[in-house]
Amino acid sequence: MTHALLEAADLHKSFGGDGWFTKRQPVHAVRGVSIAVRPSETLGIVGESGSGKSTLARMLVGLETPDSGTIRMEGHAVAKRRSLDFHRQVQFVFQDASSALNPRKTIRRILEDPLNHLLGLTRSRRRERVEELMALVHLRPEFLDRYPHEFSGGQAQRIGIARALAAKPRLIVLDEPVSALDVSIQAQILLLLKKLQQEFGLAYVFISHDLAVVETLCDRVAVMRNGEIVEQAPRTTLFSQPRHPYTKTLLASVPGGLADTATA
Ligand SMILES: Nc1ncnc2c1ncn2[C@@H]1O[C@H](COP(=O)(O)OP(=O)(O)OP(=O)(O)O)[C@@H](O)[C@H]1O
Repeated sequence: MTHALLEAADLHKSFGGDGWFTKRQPVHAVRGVSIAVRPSETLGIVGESGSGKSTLARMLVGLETPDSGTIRMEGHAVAKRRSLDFHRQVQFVFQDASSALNPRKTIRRILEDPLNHLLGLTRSRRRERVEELMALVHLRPEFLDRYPHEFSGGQAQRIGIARALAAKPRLIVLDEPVSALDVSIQAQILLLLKKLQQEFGLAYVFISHDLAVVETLCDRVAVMRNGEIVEQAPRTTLFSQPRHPYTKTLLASVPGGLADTATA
């Protein structure tokens, strides 16, 4: 039997509700979510702000601990405290690349860090790898000795992607990776992600509130609302024959219809 690369079953996560003086109600950010990502595919998670997408993404990579539910990697249960091997295989790309990069480190050090921690390569091989990574995301090697604040949003996101690629992962979870960028830059980053996926057989979990972006990149799409997945289907099915009323509302609310941004 072939297992999914990463599989989550019945994940729950609440926040708050533990105020000492105030009787705060807990926020049920994620309620009984199950998803599976296969090797080399892109699973889109779409939904409005506050629907629980980021919380789900953060649980998948181990930045947040589920209250209950299980996560499996190739059929093996993943421990609460993720192993180094898990972190090598599953990487995360943040929405706000500029603030996700350590401002006190040069790009070279930012890209070398995952190599130091995970692979134990020789110094010369690390140098080579860092230059390879810059080439993969189409940035000039001269940029390696600069600091994050010297880059535009799009360039910073390329560096975030390079950092995620450093340790040769199999899956990258991307949390709204293009939402902070201008549309033309978005298209370039989406094309880059597609190219990298083809080259390395990467799987992606792609979180977005933007249906046009999801349609461009994803093979399957899960629609989240109020912490739950209300519908999950192959992209073409979801966009041509949405079943859930909420999916229909989301599709109807896209201004000007769905443009294929990556081919624009
Ligand atoms: N660390 C936290 N502490 C308290 N509440 C949180 C925390 N993280 C998320 N929440 C709450 O959980 C719910 C889901 O948030 P989440 O960020 O996962 O949604 P989202 O769909 O990613 O939204 P957005 O696109 O705005 O980030 C929201 O009500 C949010 O306020």
